[in-house]
Amino acid sequence: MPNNRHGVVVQMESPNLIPERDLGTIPVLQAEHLGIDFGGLTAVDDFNIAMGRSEISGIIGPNGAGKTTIFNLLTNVYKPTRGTILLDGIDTAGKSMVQVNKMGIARTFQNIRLFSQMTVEQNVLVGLGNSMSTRLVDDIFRTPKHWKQEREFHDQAMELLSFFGMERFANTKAGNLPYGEQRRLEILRALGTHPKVLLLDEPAAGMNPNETEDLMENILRIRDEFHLAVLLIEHDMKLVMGVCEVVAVLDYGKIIAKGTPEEIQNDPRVIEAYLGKQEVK
Ligand SMILES: Nc1ncnc2c1ncn2[C@@H]1O[C@H](COP(=O)(O)OP(=O)(O)OP(=O)(O)O)[C@@H](O)[C@H]1O
Repeated sequence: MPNNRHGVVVQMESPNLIPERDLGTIPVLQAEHLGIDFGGLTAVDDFNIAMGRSEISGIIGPNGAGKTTIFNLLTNVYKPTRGTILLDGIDTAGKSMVQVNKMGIARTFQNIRLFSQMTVEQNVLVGLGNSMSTRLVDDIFRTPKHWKQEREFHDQAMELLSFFGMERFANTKAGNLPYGEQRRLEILRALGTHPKVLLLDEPAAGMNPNETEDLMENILRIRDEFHLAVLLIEHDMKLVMGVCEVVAVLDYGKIIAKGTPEEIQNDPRVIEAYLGKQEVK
């Protein structure tokens, strides 16, 4: 049985690995035989995943391998040509992006997507708004319930910001934040929707080694404090190998290997297709 620093993982009958602590519960995210064609191009084919609810997994692979397309499929930006996606056991087929978000899947983007003219707090409130139900009548007539809810939203936004020590930026325009803080804000906005699964698309892109080191700690902290699963796409191998329990390697839309970081680093197919002589220690 393979071991890594986060504990023991076990090999299931299926090609998926689920942390031992999550066995006995249904996977929080499961995709089976997922695929999509764009005209004649098969961008993703036969993608399978079964994530435990406190698992951190990674997808790596060369540019154009289909990694972001998988995120677009998992969040219903794209309708799959083939296959199924179950979120906590429920099929997401036919749901809108907002419905899938409410069901428990949230993401960040490769290129940061914030409302740059809005304040930091307002950006977080957008995420919170997705997860809460307010009554239109209360909002229109500014009833006492409306003001109570506003206060609750504000408190929750500030609490979320405190996770990254960002309260002091609450009234700053998001577009004026330093780059690293913008990346953090995007994560907070996603967390505000109370996801069960957080998808991070190249979270370390543009970060220096110190920021990446912080990010690694934060990903573990997010998993532990928000009790969720994290699936990330990343080219920074130090980060991937440092935080992921399971790594899937994608090439030309297909998984060519899946395993623990140790297994992946030593897999000749992966070395040939992607890792080459990259420094990963
Ligand atoms: N909407 C679309 N229409 C047509 N082709 C698309 C579309 N979206 C993605 N593709 C194609 O699917 C393939 C996979 O792209 P994708 O962006 O998922 O790769 P990636 O692995 O995320 O790459 P990178 O590491 O550079 O971000 C590419 O050939 C891309 O051109």
